[in-house]
Amino acid sequence: MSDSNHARRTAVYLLDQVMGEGRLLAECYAGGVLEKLAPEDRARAQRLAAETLRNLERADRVLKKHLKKTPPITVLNALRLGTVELCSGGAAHGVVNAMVAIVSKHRRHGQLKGLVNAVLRKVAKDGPAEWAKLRVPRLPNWLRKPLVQAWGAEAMLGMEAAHFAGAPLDVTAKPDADLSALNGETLPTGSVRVVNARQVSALPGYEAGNWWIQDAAAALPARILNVQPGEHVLELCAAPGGKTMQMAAAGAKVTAVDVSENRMSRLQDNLTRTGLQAELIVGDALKQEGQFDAVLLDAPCSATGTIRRHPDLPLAKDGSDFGALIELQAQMLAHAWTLVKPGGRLMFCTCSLLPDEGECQVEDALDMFPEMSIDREGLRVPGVEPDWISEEGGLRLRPDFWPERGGMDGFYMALLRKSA
Ligand SMILES: C[S@@+](CC[C@H](N)C(=O)[O-])C[C@H]1O[C@@H](n2cnc3c(N)ncnc32)[C@H](O)[C@@H]1O
Repeated sequence: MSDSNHARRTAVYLLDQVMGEGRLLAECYAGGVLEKLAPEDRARAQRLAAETLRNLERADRVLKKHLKKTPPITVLNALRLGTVELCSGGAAHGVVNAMVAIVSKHRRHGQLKGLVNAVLRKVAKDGPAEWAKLRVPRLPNWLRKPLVQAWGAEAMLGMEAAHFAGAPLDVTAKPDADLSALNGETLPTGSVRVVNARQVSALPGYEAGNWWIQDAAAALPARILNVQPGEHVLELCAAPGGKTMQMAAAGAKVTAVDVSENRMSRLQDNLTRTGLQAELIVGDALKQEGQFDAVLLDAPCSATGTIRRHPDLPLAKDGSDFGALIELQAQMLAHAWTLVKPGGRLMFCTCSLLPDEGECQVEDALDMFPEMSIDREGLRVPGVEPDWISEEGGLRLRPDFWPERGGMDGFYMALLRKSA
């Protein structure tokens, strides 16, 4: 049976994990946090946690004037969740009582239920009027600073507006599929954007495997690589398989490698649902061997291009693990290059906004490998605008692009050719 307090209590726990333990929501979900919840409470807990994180800066501004000192993290998170609910139209009585009940059951901080009651009553009175006037939340400085340096202050504000707005649902169709029943907008790059999608598995064509979820930006690396029927393609870091499915649907013989068994089983499920085929290898990209017509490397990265869908990321992380990722990307790019046949091509991409994980990696590789060249012309597929092409010849995509259409993920990609 559904229980709205169970969903709220779980949302507070998720906020504690992100803000207190530096864990990502996806890690919490994979750890089974939601397993005991009814399906509707599961969706509600996820939505409440995500909305609170998206609005964290605003909730803290509203709360600041009602708090003399900062309460323990879990009490603060209950106040933040209550504030976001109250300021987004939640019924005052229900929200205040629920948050008081949650805090009163806390082993160590139960006595702070009076504080929660008093503060949230004040928020219920003044918060909603103030809410609309608050600025769009900014990224924390550890990430904001390098992004302003890379793209400028105005672009940063555009990206923050896109993060705040969240992401629509984009899908990629099998070549022969008719998606008209989805009533989506066909984007200039060919993806279909569905607005106000609720339960994905209930949408027309999902069960039949006619399409899969894939952000419009994430669909471009495989489009640009443009694999041909019969070509043997290696995809490194492939799961959960959006790009694998694009290339298999184009008729290529795809070998997909990923180190995560869990994520590979999702790739297998995706292939089964769509009726597509690929050879799957659970293993380390750096240990793969062979020679391929084309290689696609979607390297592990900071994922800073996906903040619209993952508002927890800038709050759980502090950038301290990015150096190791940048090093790993360089190793993977160099190894992937050894697997490309003479005359073949490599698509290098990351869902990052940081030039260190995109432009700089490719500049270094072009310096290191004399037989490597970058193909600017190959980037000119439908919908790609000329000013998205960067100085070294890669494609830089940002969440503030297509503002009138609802944005896109941040991504970087480069098409690298090996001389014959
Ligand atoms: C950006 S995601 C890939 C997304 C995927 N290409 C898609 O389009 O659905 C990066 C992936 O790299 C995988 N990974 C990380 N380290 C790896 C390694 N050493 N070898 C192979 N895969 C690795 C992760 O498990 C993760 O699935």
